[in-house]
Amino acid sequence: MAGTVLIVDDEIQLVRHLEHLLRTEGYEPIGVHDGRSARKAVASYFPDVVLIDLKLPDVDGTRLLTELAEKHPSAGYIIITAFGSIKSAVEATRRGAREYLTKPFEPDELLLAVRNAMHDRLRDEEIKLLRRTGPVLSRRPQKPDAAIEEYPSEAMQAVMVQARYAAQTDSIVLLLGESGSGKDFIARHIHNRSKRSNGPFFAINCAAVAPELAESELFGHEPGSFTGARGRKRGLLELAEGGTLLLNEIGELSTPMQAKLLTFLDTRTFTRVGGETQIPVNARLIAATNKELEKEVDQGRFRSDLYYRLNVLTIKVPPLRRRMEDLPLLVQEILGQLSDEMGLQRPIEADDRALRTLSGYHWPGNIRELRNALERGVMLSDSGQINLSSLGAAGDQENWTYMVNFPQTKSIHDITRDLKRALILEALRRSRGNKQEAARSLGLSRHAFAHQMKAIGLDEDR
Ligand SMILES: Nc1ncnc2c1ncn2[C@@H]1O[C@H](COP(=O)(O)OP(=O)(O)OP(=O)(O)O)[C@@H](O)[C@H]1O
Repeated sequence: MAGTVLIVDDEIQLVRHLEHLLRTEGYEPIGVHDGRSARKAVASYFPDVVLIDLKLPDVDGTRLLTELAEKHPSAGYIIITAFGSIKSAVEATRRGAREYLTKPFEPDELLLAVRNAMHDRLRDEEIKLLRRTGPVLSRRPQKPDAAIEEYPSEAMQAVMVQARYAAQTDSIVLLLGESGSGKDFIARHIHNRSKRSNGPFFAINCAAVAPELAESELFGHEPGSFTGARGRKRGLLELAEGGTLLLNEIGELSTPMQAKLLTFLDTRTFTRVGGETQIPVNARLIAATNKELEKEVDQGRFRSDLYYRLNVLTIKVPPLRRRMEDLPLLVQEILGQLSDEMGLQRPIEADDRALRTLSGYHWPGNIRELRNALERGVMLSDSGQINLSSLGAAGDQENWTYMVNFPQTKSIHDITRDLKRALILEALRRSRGNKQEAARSLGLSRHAFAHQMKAIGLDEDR
């Protein structure tokens, strides 16, 4: 469903015409002709977008806008009026309207304004969701070409063939693999290569959401459906319309949620919590888990019928220790990403001894652990190259360990320089290479920042 649009205008013909236009575009329009009905409609329908005529029989349109925007701030407000003037346009935008249309307007003009308002509203909801759920939910951060297609290891070549196939179909995919092995990464790769690549990509970690909130997170809720459910909320499934939803740690889904998910897979429709309307959604599902689902089924913790529905196109992502041939390429790829994030012009590289040492470790935390080690290495590297010392590695290849503390043998001067370097690189990473911003975040002037960069051996133009 594309969203609800409230039209407030006293011209009955125009309202009918707009209702028809919006309905044919898949929106749910509600037309009213005065301020009183507009207040009621907002309280009952929680529209996504509100079109308000400035001249209404019972209230001034700008006043109504202020009132409604206060009560229902998350909607997008668009002013329509035959009495367009710069002054009222400025006033309306000051009071919260995102756009101003002067009658007569073209249907396309209106549809574009509604589409943009709807888009901003969805983005706001996503931001709110991100704030609410923190790391359990992530928006697609990757460039479509971020994943390499060819890895040297046979195990990964097989995965990439399956991923390519999955990208060409719209079927549900089940990703199995240890934590940190790259299931999320593969899911994004499939989405980016699929015909849905322009649609949204959402990921939710089913293990990290409290069971009592999981249903509302996934399916949304209607106002008042449970204590604390104030407005109407779209769930992730609805937000993923036209795109892909990754259900991470699917093995952790509660039994009632498993039943609701199964119904969705069978009917492609769902109801919000507290709602009755069957809402159709065109979202692709990818499920991932580091559990052995078959065992979960045997032990009665996971529904067998859901397991069979999920187990259509199953991709087993190997742990890093079973694909060590890929390590140099992964190191290069990750260092490239980290250098990009910091705005470095020349990517940081790992020297041979560092690579050999990394290859000798068994990586129980898989690529996530490798990435963390490299991130730390980048912060501590002196020379634009990662070496044994910047990795904080100690011991031989068999016995690779992180050294959490700085080595005792370092002088206070070296330790201070390492710390400064780590802080500066971290600030550059956070500011995505913007030196002005990085300087500000460290409480330094741009000039002092440049001086510090030079002092620790970083070229200004890197
Ligand atoms: N092929 C790859 N190239 C570069 N980085 C990768 C690759 N695969 C995974 N990573 C990185 O490794 C980290 C862990 O990957 P990811 O989150 O995909 O693992 P996961 O299997 O989904 O983990 P979990 O089961 O804990 O959710 C991420 O930072 C990801 O960007």
